[in-house]
Amino acid sequence: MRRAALRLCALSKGLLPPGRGLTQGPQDPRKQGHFHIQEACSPIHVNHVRDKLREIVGASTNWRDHVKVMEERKLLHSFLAKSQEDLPPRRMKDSYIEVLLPLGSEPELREKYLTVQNTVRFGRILEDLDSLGVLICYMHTKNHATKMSPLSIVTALVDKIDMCKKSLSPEQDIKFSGHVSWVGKTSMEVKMQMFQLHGDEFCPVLDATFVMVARDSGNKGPAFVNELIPETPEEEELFRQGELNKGRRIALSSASLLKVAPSAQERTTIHEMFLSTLDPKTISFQSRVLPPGAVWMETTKLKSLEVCHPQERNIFNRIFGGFLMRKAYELAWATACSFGGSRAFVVAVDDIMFQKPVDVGSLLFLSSQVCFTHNNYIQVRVHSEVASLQSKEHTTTNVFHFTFMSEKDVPMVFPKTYGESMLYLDGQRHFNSMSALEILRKEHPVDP
Ligand SMILES: CCCCCCCCCC(=O)SCCNC(=O)CCNC(=O)[C@H](O)C(C)(C)COP(=O)(O)OP(=O)(O)OC[C@H]1O[C@@H](n2cnc3c(N)ncnc32)[C@H](O)[C@@H]1OP(=O)(O)O
Repeated sequence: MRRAALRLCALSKGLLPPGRGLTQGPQDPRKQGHFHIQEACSPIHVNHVRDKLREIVGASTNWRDHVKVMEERKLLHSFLAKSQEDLPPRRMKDSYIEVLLPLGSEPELREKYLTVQNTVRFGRILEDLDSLGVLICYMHTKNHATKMSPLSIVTALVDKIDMCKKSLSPEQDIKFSGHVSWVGKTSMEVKMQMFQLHGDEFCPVLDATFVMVARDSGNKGPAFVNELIPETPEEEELFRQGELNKGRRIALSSASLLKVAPSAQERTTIHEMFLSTLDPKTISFQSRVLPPGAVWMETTKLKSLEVCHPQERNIFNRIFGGFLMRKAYELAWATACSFGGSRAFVVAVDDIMFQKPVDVGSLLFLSSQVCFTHNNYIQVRVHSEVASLQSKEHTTTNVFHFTFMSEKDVPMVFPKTYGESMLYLDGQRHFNSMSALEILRKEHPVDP
C-alpha cells in the first residue's frame, strides 16, 4: 500500500508516461505531458530566479533603500491596464520556464538543501517553488514596452503539492518546470512540476498548483492580468481544470466548519469517538479515558517563534511566502516525527492560504498539532499568527496543512473539546482530499 502511495503524481494523473520524465536524452520532451507546450529554452539556474525577480520589480538588495525603492515603484502605476481587454492575451507557452537546481553537478549548492538523513530539505523546495511561481506569472504578464513590471505579484494560495517520491537524493540534479494554467481577472493559477535525474533521465517527483494574485505597483489594490488562450485540447483541459479548481475552492470555503455544522456522518464520527472515551466505571459525561494506544490531540502540539528579519523579505519588502512555508513545514515535520516516533515523509501539502502579508520586523508565532491520523499517515495543521513588537494583538496570517507518512503505524488522536473535534474533522477532510489516497482507495479499498 505504501509503495502505491508513492506512485501518484504526474504518472497516475496521466501527465507523463510511467518511468518517463523530461529527458535530456534523445527523446523529445515536447511530446511528454505538459511539455508539449514547451518552447525551446534552456533552463535558468535556480540562483538566478530571485535575481530575475529583483530585476523585474526593481527591488533593491540594500534594506536601507527599501522605502525609496517602493516610492519609485509607485510611479509605475500609470503602466497598469484599466481593463483586462487592454492587455494582449497570452499562450501557456509564453510563461513556460525550466529551472535547474544542479545538486549533482554543483556540490557546493548541496549544503543549503541537505537534511541530516542525506535527503533534500523539502522546506527549501517550497521556497524555490514559490519564487518560480511568481517568476512564471511575470513571464505571463510581461509588457515588452517597460523594463520593470508595474505589477506586484503575490502568492495567494498553495492549492496542492503532491509528492511522488518518498525522499530525494541531494546528489542528483533537479529540474523544475511550470507555466500559467488558468487566469481570472487578477489571479493566475500556476502548475509546476519537479523532476530528478535518475540515470540519464529526469523523472517526475512532485506536482504543484499555486494561485498568484496581481496587485498594483504599490501592492495596495488588485491589478488586471493578461487573458490566457489555450491552444490545444490538452491546454483546454488544463484551463477547464483551473476553472473547476476555482469552483471547488468556493464550494469548500462555503462548506468550511468555521461556517457550517459538520455533516451527519461527521457528527456520528465525533459522537462515537466521544463515547469511546467515556469511563465505563462512572455514569458521567465528564470522566474521560483514552482508548488503549490512543493519544489526546492536545498533547501533540509544538510551538515556535520566529523573528522576521529583513533577510527574509520578498521583493515587495514583506516576508517571503516561501520562508513562512519553510518554517511551518519544518515545525510540522518535527511534530509528525515526534508524534510517530520515527522518520516522517511529506506526502502532500494543500490549501495554504496567504490571508495577510507579514511585515518585516513582525514576531511570527507558529503552532503545530496532529489533527488526524490513519494507519501510518499523520495530518498536521500549523496555525501562524503575527504580532508587532509593540502590540500584543495577534493576527492570523496562514493555516498550513501537511500530510506525512510515518515509517510505522501511528496512534489515533482523540479530540477532547468541540473545537478540537472540528480540527479533527477538518484534518480528515484534508486527508481525504489527498489525491494519493483517492488512487489508493481505488487500488486498495480501506475504511474511510
Ligand atoms: C527577493 C527574494 C525573494 C523573492 C521571492 C518572490 C516571491 C514573492 C512571493 C511572496 O513572497 S508573496 C508573500 C506571501 N503572500 C502574501 O503575503 C499575500 C497575503 N495576502 C494578501 O495580500 C491578500 O489576501 C490577497 C492579495 C492574496 C488577496 O486579497 P483580497 O482578498 O483583497 O483579494 P480580492 O478579493 O481583491 O481578489 C483578488 C483576486 O484574488 C483571488 N483570490 C484571493 N484570495 C484567494 C485565494 N485564497 N485563493 C485563490 N484565489 C484567491 C480572487 O478570486 C480574485 O481573483 P480574480 O480577480 O481573478 O477573480
